[in-house]
Amino acid sequence: MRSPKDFFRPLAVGAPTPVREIPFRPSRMIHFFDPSNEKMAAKVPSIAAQVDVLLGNLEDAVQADRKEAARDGLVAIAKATDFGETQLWTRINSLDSPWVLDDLLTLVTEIGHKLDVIMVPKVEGAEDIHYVDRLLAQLEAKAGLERPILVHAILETATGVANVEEIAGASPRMQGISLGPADLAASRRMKTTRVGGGHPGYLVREDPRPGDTDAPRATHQQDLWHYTIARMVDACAAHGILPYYGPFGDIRDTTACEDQFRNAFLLGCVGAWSLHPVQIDIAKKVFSPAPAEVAWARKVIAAMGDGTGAVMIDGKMQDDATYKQCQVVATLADALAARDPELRDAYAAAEKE
Ligand SMILES: CC(=O)SCCNC(=O)CCNC(=O)[C@H](O)C(C)(C)COP(=O)(O)OP(=O)(O)OC[C@H]1O[C@@H](n2cnc3c(N)ncnc32)[C@H](O)[C@@H]1OP(=O)(O)O
Ligand SMILES: CC(=O)C(=O)O
Ligand SMILES: [Mg+2]
Repeated sequence: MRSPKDFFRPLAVGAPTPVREIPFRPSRMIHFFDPSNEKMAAKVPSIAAQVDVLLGNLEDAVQADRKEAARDGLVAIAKATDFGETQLWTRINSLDSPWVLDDLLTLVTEIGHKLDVIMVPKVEGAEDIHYVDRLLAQLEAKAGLERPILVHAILETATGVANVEEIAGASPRMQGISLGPADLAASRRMKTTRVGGGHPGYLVREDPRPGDTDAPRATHQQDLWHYTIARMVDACAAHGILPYYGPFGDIRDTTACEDQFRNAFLLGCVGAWSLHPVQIDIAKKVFSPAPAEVAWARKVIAAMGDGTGAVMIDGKMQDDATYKQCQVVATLADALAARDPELRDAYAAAEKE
């Protein structure tokens, strides 16, 4: 193992210096598109203006015989498009695939200056990140890049979940982690065929009523993903990187999608994936704190002065800890308002009420 003193040293001669902190950039939705799909590719310029992150997907959901077309398509789109403040990410093929080496070689040398983050699927441990880390440093040096490309891991194998803390801290490049509920379900041999969301069979049932054991008993669906998301959030927070919910596959069930996204938001995630245009506004709504919450947070911060002591506001106790909770909400709101004028106006209006 390298000395901790070397953690922030470039891994190749001429590679850019690693970042010391992961900058917070709004990433409420990571919008997936297949660069080999002409219809989707044609929508990129208009979708780029609506999303925080646009991701050219090269891995699963791209047919094996379209892998090269997807890679070439992404290069062409990146070269031809001005993304403004919208981040450009890619999901490369898995590290055990025949395509990943060419993905990295081509993308970093051709469009590395435009790529913000590379998403690595099926990460199982720190060694996977170390492999990508060194390779990226070599390629960045070759391409003469001035800023390092960050790395995002998908948590989608049982081994990956077991090693999530070491994955989160494996490199200064680690930007964040997303939950991959489909591959993870398969890896764990969970008996669900859904991409995220609940399952009617995963429930708790109320106790029998005394004296009327035949009376119907209410059941409540439980969250299959609570444990993993919470664990991922802790690992990310402990290492100063960002956690994300991944995909919700039932595109037509916009209500359940919103619920799944909101559970993740409340647990600490900063965003989720949008697989279809209909999911973009759901993510925008859910991962932007509600104006009333923001107004409340600002009220508490203003009333708390230096943030110490205990006061009562509207019947609720506030102290040093609630001050920090409110700062989380207010800081996020500031960052989002700086990108989203509509949100900025909604926050300003709520504060005046
Ligand atoms: C488990 C995982 O790994 S999840 C991540 C991998 N999966 C993905 O990336 C899936 C990405 N999304 C998709 O492939 C598609 O949205 C599908 C297959 C789910 C549905 O596609 P369609 O059946 O074409 O949906 P639909 O007919 O509602 O599409 C409406 C329009 O939106 C376009 N569209 C659909 N999804 C997207 C997208 N992600 N980005 C841009 N445009 C899109 C369609 O091309 C279509 O365009 P048109 O009006 O010009 O014909
Ligand atoms: C997100 C992803 O890749 C999965 O759920 O498998
Ligand atoms: Mg997957």
